[in-house]
Amino acid sequence: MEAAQNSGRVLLVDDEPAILRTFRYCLEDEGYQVATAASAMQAESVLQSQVFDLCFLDLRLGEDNGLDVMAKMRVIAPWMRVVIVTAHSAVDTAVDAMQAGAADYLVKPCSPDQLRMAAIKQLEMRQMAARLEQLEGEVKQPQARAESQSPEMMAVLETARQVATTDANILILGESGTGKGELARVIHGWSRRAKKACVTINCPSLTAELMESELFGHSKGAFTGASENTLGRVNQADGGTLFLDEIGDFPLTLQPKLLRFIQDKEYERVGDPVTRRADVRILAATNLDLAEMVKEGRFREDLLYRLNVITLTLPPLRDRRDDIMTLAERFLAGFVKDYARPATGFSAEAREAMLGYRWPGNIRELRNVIERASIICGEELVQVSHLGLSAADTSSAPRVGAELSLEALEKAHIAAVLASSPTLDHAAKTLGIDASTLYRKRKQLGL
Ligand SMILES: Nc1ncnc2c1ncn2[C@@H]1O[C@H](COP(=O)(O)OP(=O)(O)OP(=O)(O)O)[C@@H](O)[C@H]1O
Repeated sequence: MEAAQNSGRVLLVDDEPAILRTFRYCLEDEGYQVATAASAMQAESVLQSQVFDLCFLDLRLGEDNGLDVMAKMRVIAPWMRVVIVTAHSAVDTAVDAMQAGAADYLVKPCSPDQLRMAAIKQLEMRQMAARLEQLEGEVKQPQARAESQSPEMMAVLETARQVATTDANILILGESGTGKGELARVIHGWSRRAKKACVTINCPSLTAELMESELFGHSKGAFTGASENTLGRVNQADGGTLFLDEIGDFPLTLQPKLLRFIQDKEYERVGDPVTRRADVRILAATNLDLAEMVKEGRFREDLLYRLNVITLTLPPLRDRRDDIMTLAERFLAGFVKDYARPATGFSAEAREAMLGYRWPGNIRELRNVIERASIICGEELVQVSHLGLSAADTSSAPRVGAELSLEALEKAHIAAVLASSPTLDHAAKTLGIDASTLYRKRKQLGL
């Protein structure tokens, strides 16, 4: 609560200098950052260049109509809470203002305590709204996990833990579905920024124009459909982390602006020349070869160097055999609960099949396979048939270079050639051995 109160940015708008002074002292005493404006024009200009959480607005501002001023404020800074300050004789106007979106009103003359209480209440509401937004994001993305028994993955996690506490930008590489997004959230959770937002932008989903406005915000009228000012994701991530997923798809034309933001922490909203600052740690992920893209002129080299201060490469699931069953069991437990299904484990054959499978879609595929199996399995143990693994990627078709013995590879190859050959002689010819050697090998390998 203490920190919440002290982190508020408050704007005071009043044409009476004495009021501005008293209010200012009172709120600064509480630790708030306070700015003042003596006219509608000044208020507008200060709002264009700074972000505020709360405004105390006097409705009688000389020539200007306070309600018009407030309507403008709602467009320039829709997130800001506005408390109307009014004389006793004009309470009716304050009620109109409340109907037009003001959060509360204070009747002049008001005591320092009344002012303080109003500020505390409104800033709490503003904090709650921001927190809600953050939680909504987290609910959509349940808590990130980072455990592993696989040596290669353990080494990655060890490095991740060490660099998490620094502010270094990190580039996370790995095949699709290996958990790059998951690792980014884990790193944020381990960092000193954990209490602030971790904001994700999915790069391929946006055109250059939309990406710029999504990232940096825009001012009203900057383009068709820009009906009010927006803060942008960079502002939302201020003090926290910005995760740029699939950075390889970040629009080339916008890369200089991202580079400048990373270097100088400065940016401008679309349609607004005011330079703003945000303290954001950048994490990025891709399954593309960015160095190759640089060579082809599709990605800026200077941006790549800024992003990959640290590079973490996630191993594919097929190289994390020790984790397959742990993950599968965790997913199964979650899904059977969600769908109220009976399965509690896997048959021996199902385990063997999962351990032998190549998992081309990695953890994402494993999760999907288990979700489906948990639904269709009507018994206690999930069977191979419930998994529906693609035959081309199962261990009955071992790969050259996979972790397996020469004998196992030889056996699989001979078995496959035998199965596709019309005669034994034909099979022997294909294998480049004579028929008697093939006969001997079949016995020896138990084929
Ligand atoms: N350690 C883990 N524990 C549980 N679930 C995980 C773990 N790692 C990844 N997942 C799940 O696997 C799926 C894919 O993960 P994620 O989206 O992080 O992968 P990715 O490498 O970023 O994929 P892409 O490259 O396609 O964006 C998600 O549903 C995620 O929740």
